[in-house]
Amino acid sequence: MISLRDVHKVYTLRDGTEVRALDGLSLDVAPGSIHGVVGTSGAGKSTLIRCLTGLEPVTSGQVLVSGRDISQLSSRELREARRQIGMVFQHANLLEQRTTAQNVAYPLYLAGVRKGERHETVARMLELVDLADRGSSYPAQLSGGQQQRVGIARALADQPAVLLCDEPTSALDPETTRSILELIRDVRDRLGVTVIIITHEMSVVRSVCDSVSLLEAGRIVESGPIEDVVSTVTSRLSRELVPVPAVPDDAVHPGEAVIDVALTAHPGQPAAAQILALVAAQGADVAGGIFETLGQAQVGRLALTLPAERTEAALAVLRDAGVHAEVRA
Ligand SMILES: Nc1ncnc2c1ncn2[C@@H]1O[C@H](COP(=O)(O)OP(=O)(O)OP(=O)(O)O)[C@@H](O)[C@H]1O
Repeated sequence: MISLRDVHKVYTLRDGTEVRALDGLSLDVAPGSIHGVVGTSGAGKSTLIRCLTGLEPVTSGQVLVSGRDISQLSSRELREARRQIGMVFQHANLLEQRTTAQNVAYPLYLAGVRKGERHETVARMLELVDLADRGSSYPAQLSGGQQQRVGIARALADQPAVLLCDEPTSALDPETTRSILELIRDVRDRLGVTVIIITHEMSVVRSVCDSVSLLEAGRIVESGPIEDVVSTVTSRLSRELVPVPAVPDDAVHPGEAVIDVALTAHPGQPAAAQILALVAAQGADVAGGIFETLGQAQVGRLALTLPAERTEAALAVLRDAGVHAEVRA
């Protein structure tokens, strides 16, 4: 559905300095999936979005959306191809003087869709985002979360194949964030749209994404389905998605060591219970830990404390059981 192949984007500043915003970026996003892109400030996230929408020409490489290389299109073809891509931003940026319904209708109006069809689509879209009764409200009469719902309805009105969400929940409180992420998942399930979410919040990735990529200095440095990423315990994404539990200094007694245990299992396997039994048999204590289900995987992170002289034996037992275990430095 979306493929970027060896994409480079170089900005040349006035003094001739070159900035490599995208530096050989390759990425595949499966149709109908929700893919998160995370990266620190300056990693190239905004540039990636602009290149995906064709707003910014790439310096080299291919940007394939629904099989068409949008870097090769004429401006008329590009306008047409952009109808395949709906955009959701941090702020909904609704037209304040227009009603909710008129805001959702606007892209359809621009695309020359007939009035009758526009009305039908707007009603369907408002229903989809659970705002069927707010079509005649103005943006100022809506909460931030409702405005974002209108933004999503507007982005989907022209039936795009792809929904690009740029920090869609960064301006929202945790509860509204949850409801917007649920809506994005619901929309994907019902319409089959492919979603890319650019975010700096790992909680967004954890709660809604099927797969994730880490963008750094214009390149994808780690990428994969959530369950694969969290199974690779030493990866950065894994450490950020499922951080090791904090252990206060006073929880570690003199002569004790801390062992970090990471496990991944599939639902139905009694992995967590087995590991806890092994831990108990080693005479170790659990100083902190989490177990949760991410994607198709159950993941666990435990911080154990035990007498330092028993660490080698405990590590051997745990590793024999197929879990990742290492002494905390
Ligand atoms: N129009 C531009 N002209 C010159 N350099 C640019 C331009 N846009 C972005 N850059 C540079 O490209 C690099 C990537 O910027 P980009 O805005 O894509 O990062 P980002 O990951 O979106 O960051 P943030 O999270 O802070 O928005 C940065 O070094 C930035 O300074």
